[in-house]
Amino acid sequence: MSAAIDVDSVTVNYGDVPALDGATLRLNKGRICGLVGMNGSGKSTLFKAIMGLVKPDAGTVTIDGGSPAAARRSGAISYVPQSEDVDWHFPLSVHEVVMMGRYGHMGMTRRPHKKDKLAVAEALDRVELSDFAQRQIGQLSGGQRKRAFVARGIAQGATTLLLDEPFAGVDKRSEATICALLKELAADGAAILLSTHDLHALPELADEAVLIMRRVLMHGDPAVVLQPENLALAFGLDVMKRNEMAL
Ligand SMILES: Nc1ncnc2c1ncn2[C@@H]1O[C@H](COP(=O)(O)OP(=O)(O)OP(=O)(O)O)[C@@H](O)[C@H]1O
Repeated sequence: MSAAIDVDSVTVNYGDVPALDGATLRLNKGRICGLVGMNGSGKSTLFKAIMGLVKPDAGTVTIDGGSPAAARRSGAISYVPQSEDVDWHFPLSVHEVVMMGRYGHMGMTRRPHKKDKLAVAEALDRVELSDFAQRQIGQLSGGQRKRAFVARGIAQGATTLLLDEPFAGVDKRSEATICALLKELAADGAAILLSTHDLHALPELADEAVLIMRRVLMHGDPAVVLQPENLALAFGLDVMKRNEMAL
């Protein structure tokens, strides 16, 4: 069976800045995997390579055995970007953002049919944003914005979900809502890859954890991967000591 995500020896350079250097990662359906690494370690670049938004200088990415572009076209993959990467002033309502997940199902006219409206309503309900459907997307709180993008992926019917720091600037209640939802989606067979700096939340949420520093240093059980001596590999000694005290 093809892995949901198969990243094989991927190298990405931005000019002369190396962002990924031979990164390799496989993730199967039904699994939640947490991506952990310091600022600039290549996490966002890995997401963009998996989405096919940056082209690797070397190596390959396959989604369900096909290309990222094919997965985007079929709606099989969805991406919740870092908040900084979104123009929150864009004049779109929450409903319209979630409806964007249905575009692949609508054909050229992009006219929503009953089933598209139903899918959007159901997705908004699942992320508890039904009451905010008509609000401009920028007028949501940080946690609500993340949930709106998760709803877009749900409406789309995505089976691979990428989330870049879904818990950044999010309160505990929104975090709990998002975690519960991700677990439900994984139980339904979705493969979920998320990056986070919240190492405390990860063992409870994720089935697997990955340490990244331009390449994958370690991949496995979060209880093992997040051991202080392993974090030291990815973050350096000082951070390891801080985490040792906090964990
Ligand atoms: N568009 C770009 N042009 C040039 N360099 C870039 C670009 N995007 C990222 N980089 C560089 O590539 C490296 C990896 O960046 P990336 O954003 O993937 O890291 P990250 O792990 O997501 O970081 P953070 O935790 O801060 O979000 C960094 O050195 C970064 O400065």
